[in-house]
Amino acid sequence: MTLRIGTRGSALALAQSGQVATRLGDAQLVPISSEGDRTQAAGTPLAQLGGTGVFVTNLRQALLAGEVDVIVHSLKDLPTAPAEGLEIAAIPKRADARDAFIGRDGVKLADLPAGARVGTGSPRRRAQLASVRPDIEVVDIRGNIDTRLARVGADDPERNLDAIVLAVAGLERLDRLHPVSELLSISDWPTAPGQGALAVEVRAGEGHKVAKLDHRPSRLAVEAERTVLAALEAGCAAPVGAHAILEDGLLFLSARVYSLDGTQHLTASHAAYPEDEKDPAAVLGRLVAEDLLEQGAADLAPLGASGALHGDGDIADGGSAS
Ligand SMILES: NCc1[nH]cc(CCC(=O)O)c1CC(=O)O
Repeated sequence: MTLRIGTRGSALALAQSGQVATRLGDAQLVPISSEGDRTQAAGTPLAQLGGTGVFVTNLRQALLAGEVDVIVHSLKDLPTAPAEGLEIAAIPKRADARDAFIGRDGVKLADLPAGARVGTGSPRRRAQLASVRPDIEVVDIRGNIDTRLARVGADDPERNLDAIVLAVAGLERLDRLHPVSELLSISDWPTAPGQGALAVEVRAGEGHKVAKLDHRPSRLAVEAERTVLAALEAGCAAPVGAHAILEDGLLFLSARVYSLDGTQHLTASHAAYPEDEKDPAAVLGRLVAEDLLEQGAADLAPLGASGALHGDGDIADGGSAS
């Protein structure tokens, strides 16, 4: 039977759900409007859907209502709490988890002049920029990826920025890697938990429909990263970077918490053999989070305070149907 994949109309959403449709084979994309309130249509109270942004909520309601069979998210934009009646049944092989630096005329972060203006809407990226270049100005920006790229070297002096920071994965999916001047290394610049990964969500009990897309090493890694956020009781917009990798059978996880002004940070790293534990990713994630809390992470950063925001605090998709 043809699987119906609900998708938003933005370029990034279409690229992501299109990729999943191709891999599933017999699947068809169904556009879901991001306007208005679908609560009545689906008969599901908003609160039950876990306080997600309106975009995720609309997609989840269409899924619960049986209008579609599958929805696809950027994992890093999803809150760690699961949605009632639904399950994340597959995490496909993750794309590049790094951030990219896009500088005017190819300029790199270290070579920006003092006072240069760099755009991001993410508290994590803001803190990271400030920590390595306290002499630059960080400008809060919103909008989809193309809107942001257009601001680098823009003619209008109000809009003009010297650089922006975006996820490599989103640029790759939209075929926009050409303006990138620098890939920021994960060890110096850990990115949002789950960055680069997609989450394929279905109604509870229907996981078999998409199970073939699941990539266990990616799933273990992002589960470990997301457990750090959950155990810190931090929202997706908290100034927290985390990265895990399964290599030679060993699951390695490192996470860093920044002060908002970027002047301080704490790092914790641990590793475990997944075979040794029942729920290895969660065990490792909690170990790293406890280490960070013991070092004083809760005093360093407003962990819970940013919990109302989603998507790395930085909705690059802009919510537009562009
Ligand atoms: N914050 C918004 C967002 N959500 C997902 C992506 C694309 C990359 C990904 O899937 O992690 C982006 C763009 C960005 O952060 O540059």
